[in-house]
Order: sequence, then C-alpha cells, then structure tokens
Amino acid sequence: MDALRGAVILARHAFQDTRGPRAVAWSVAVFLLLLAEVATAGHYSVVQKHLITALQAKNAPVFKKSLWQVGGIILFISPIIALREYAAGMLGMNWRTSLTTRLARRYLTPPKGSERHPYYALTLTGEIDNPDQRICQDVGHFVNSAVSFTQDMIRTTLSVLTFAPVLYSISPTACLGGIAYAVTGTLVSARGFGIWLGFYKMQSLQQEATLRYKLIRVRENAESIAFFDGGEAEWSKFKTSFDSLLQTLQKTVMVAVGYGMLNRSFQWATFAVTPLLVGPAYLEGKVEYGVIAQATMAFNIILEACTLVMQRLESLSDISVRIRRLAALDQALEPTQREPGISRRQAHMLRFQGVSLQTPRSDVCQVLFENVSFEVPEGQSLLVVGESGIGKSSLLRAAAGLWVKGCGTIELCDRHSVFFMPQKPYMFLGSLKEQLLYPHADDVRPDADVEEALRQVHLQDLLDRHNLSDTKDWASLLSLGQQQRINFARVLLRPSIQFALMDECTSACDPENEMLLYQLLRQRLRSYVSVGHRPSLQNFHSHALWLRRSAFGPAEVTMHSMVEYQMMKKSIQQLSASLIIFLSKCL
Ligand SMILES: Nc1ncnc2c1ncn2[C@@H]1O[C@H](COP(=O)(O)OP(=O)(O)OP(=O)(O)O)[C@@H](O)[C@H]1O
Repeated sequence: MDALRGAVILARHAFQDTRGPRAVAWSVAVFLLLLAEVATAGHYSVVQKHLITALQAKNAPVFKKSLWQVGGIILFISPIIALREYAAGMLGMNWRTSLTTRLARRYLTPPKGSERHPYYALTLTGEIDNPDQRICQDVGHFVNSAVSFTQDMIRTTLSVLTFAPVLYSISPTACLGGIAYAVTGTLVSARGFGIWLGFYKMQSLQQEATLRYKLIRVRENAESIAFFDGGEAEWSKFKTSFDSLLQTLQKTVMVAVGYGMLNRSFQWATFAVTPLLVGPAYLEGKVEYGVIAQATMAFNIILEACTLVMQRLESLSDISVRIRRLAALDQALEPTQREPGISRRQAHMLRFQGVSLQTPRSDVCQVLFENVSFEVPEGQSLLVVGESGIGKSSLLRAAAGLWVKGCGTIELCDRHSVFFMPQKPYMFLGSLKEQLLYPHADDVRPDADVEEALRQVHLQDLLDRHNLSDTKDWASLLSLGQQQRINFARVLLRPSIQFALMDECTSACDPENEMLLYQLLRQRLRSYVSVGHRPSLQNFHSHALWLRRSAFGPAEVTMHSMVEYQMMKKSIQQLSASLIIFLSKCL
C-alpha cells in the first residue's frame, strides 16, 4: 500500500511540473494506440475463427479471403505497435527528466529563503542511505518498469473487456473458471513469495550501494591508504560486505526458485483447459472447429491478463522497493518548518547571544557549550583556541549555519559576504580558472585578474605548467598547502566578501606563506575568525576565544584581548612548570 501511495506521489510530480502537458499528451497517445492494438487483436480472433473453419471445410474462397485479411491486419498493426513503443519511450524520458530534475535540484540546492543545505543535512543525520544511487539509478529503473507495467495493465484490462464476452458466449464455465484460476494463482504467489522477494530486493540494493561506496572511498583516499599499505584491510572490509550481499542473493535465488516452480506448473496446467472445456461441444457438433482456436486465443489472453501480477512478481517487487526508496528521499527533501534551534539574524559582522550548541545526530547527542555570548565587530579578528575535540570547528559550523541544534541567537552578515575556509579545501571538477572562481565558476572575469590572484598567493609557478583553461583533477595534482593558497586566492577574487570563517586553513603552509596569506587577508578584510593551534597565528588576531574543558561536561568559553590571552597562557605555563619542579623535588 505504501508503494502504491509512493507511486501515485511520484507520478503526480511528473504531471504537475512544467513538463506536465507533454506527459499528458504522451500518455493519451499511448492509451489510444493500445486501444487500437487490442481492438485489432479482437478482430484478428474472428478472422482466425473463419480461417480455421474454412480450412476444415476445405472452403478455398473463404480461406483466401481470410488470408488477405490476416495480411491487412499485420500491415495495420506493425506501425501501431512501433508508434506506441515510441510514445511510451518518450513518456518514460519525460517522466525521468521531471523526477531526476526534481530530486537532484532539491538535493543540491537549498529551498527558497532557507539556508539549509539538503545534501549536508542528509549526510549529517544519516537517515537516507545512498541518495546518489537513488537519484541516478533508482529513478531510471523505476520509470522504465512503471511505464512498461502500466501499459501491460491497460492492455490486459482492455483485453479482458474485449475477450471475456467472446469466451463467455462460447463457454461461460471456461470464462469464469479461467478468471477464478488466475486470481487464485495470483493471491498464492503474491502472499507466499511477493513479500520475501521485496524484502530481499530492498536488502540487496542497500548492500550493493554500500559495497560500491567502499570502493569509492578507496579511490578518494587512495594516497592515505597506500601510505598505510592498507589494501589488505580494505579488501577484508570489502569481502565482509560482499559476503553479506551474496547471502542475501542466495536467499533471493531460493525464493525465486519456489516462485518459478509455482508459476511454471500453473502455466503448464492451462494448456489442457480449453480443449477440456470446449472439446465436448465440438464433438457433439454444437460448435464449429474454428471456435476451438478462437476460444483458446480468448482464454489465453484472459489468463495472461489475470495473471499479470503473478507473471511479473519479481519486477513488481523491484519497482515497489525503488518506489519506497524514492518516496523516502522525496519526503526527506521536503522543505520542512524550521525546527526550533539556534535562531539566526542578519547583522553587520558576527555575534553570538546566549548560544548553546549540540552535535547534530540524535543517536549520539553531545552538548558542546552552553550560553555563549561574544561579538566580532568590524575591525576585530578572532582566533578560536582550545584543545583538540573541544568544539572549535563546531563553533564555526554553527556560525556558518550548518549546525543548528541548540538555542540562542547567532547574527552574521549576509551569506554572500561570508567566505568559509575549511582545513581541506574543496577542489571543484573544472578548469584552473573555474577553480579560482568557485563557487561562481561561470563568472566572467578577465584572465589577468585570475593570474594576478595566483601571483599574490605565490602560485605563479602553476601558470608555467598549466593554462587557466586546463581541466585536471586538481585535488590530486596540487599539494594541500597549494590548495589552501588557492582558497585564499578565491577570497581575493570575490569583491563581495566582507568576512571570513577559517578552520585551520593554513595548517599545511610554511610560516612564510602563512604570514603572506594573513597579510593579504588583512588588506582585503576588516574582520575574520580563525580556528588554529599554531602560536604564530596569534600575531594576526586582535582577540582570542578560549574553549576550555570544564569538570561538568560542556566547554567553558571566554573571550580575551590577544595580549590578555597571551599573559594568561604564560602564567599558566609558568605555574605548571613551577608545580612540576616542586613535585619533582618532593619526590
Ligand atoms: N558530524 C558529527 N556528528 C556528531 N559529532 C561530531 C561530528 N563532528 C564532530 N563531532 C564531535 O564534536 C566534538 C567537537 O568536534 P570539533 O571538530 O568541533 O572539535 P575541534 O575542537 O575542532 O577539534 P580539532 O582541534 O581536533 O579539529 C567532538 O567530540 C566530535 O566527536
């Protein structure tokens, strides 16, 4: 039932978006062509009856006439079938375009007026596995199977409506008996096998996606794994997952074998049914010989129609699993009312007012800090310091609006004026110029500006080896320090930026380059916030935000001028040195 509701929702999107009129036109075309196909088949059964009867009666003129009619029917039906297949193909393409566009756009871009990043939110909560597989593969499989199954449903319904009266007029028992036989078979197979086929299909799809993800991770982290010589460990993890997938596939084979046995016995039994039901009437001379052929055709078509679900149980299980996966993704991407959490306001620079922050996953929730208030006015720069794992990066995530669980208010300038620099910069798949202009890779900027920015961050040597239009895998071609300098060059190329949030973004640079980058930043921006452990960073910030482990859980957060922070740090260091000397003397 869930699958049916999901299918209706997914189909509704195709008819409601801008491609709706086209979808309606192709659907109507498919329906009309199917109608023509079934009507022709109905006419063909009558011609076949005359042909067989004429043959048995050795009536040459009727036989010849019937043969001409058969030829005419074949000439008429072939282009109808070709046209129907074309219309169905176009309907499928139209539907796939609508669904892929809808899911991919809502996955990659935030809803209007919201700062939520759906691709990030889904990764954080982990509620939807493998959204990429759902968008790229499940949509294609679902649309192809749904279009083909819907056509079969319409064709079989029309066939039953056409042939049931024919068969009923020949033998009411054959007609009603055939329908009862088919319905029983369908119920037994759906109840006995359908549920299990669906269950194992769902499990195997998830396991296949996880298996593929493991190999993608190896490709993405090839260098680190090679340094660790971690191939064996990766192989062992891969093998464990592959074994689980094989176990599921083995169970699927067992269920499919049982289902196939039932299906085949059912089909073999039908061969004897028509002669059994119509044969006695022919032997008594009540019906013509051709009636047996007509009754057999009508019976088989009705049976095929009524057992459609049974015949296509495996592909139906596949569709229903994919429908549930797509409907779940669609639901998860639905713009929701903003959950109560940290509220946000637009302001000139950055201000935290009574902010408490929690980690995002509800299964392992951790309160990082409580009731924190501080401000970074224009002209001020802040260095966030504290021991590893205390919550410095998380504070930046909250400031950027990525983490919202907690309470209080964060004020920050308009998002187009803020630049976020993570420790590992993101390298876009594109040319060197697009790399520097990211995330506005399509911006028109003179090459001279881009070259100047590269020169300013001491990356001019890149221009000796590459053109700005060269498209390469920059993430594997550039060192981490070079990538971090590219990130600074991006700021230099964006005049709209007024404020930067930086998370250990010079950690891979040598001290000279770090000094150069901060000097450039100070010339370009009046205010910024950095996270970092290196003492040299203190020279480039006016204030320090100090996160310290408290005895009762959440970190204690205090703000100081840089001079004050350095004095406090110095006295703590002196105190601990004296304590160590005192203790060593006592012992
Ligand atoms: N995606 C996440 N989901 C849940 N908890 C997380 C997540 N990311 C980090 N944490 C937890 O939040 C806490 C703070 O992490 P954070 O990255 O902010 O530390 P940090 O002070 O920046 O550390 P470091 O100096 O080592 O980079 C850690 O206990 C970490 O385990």
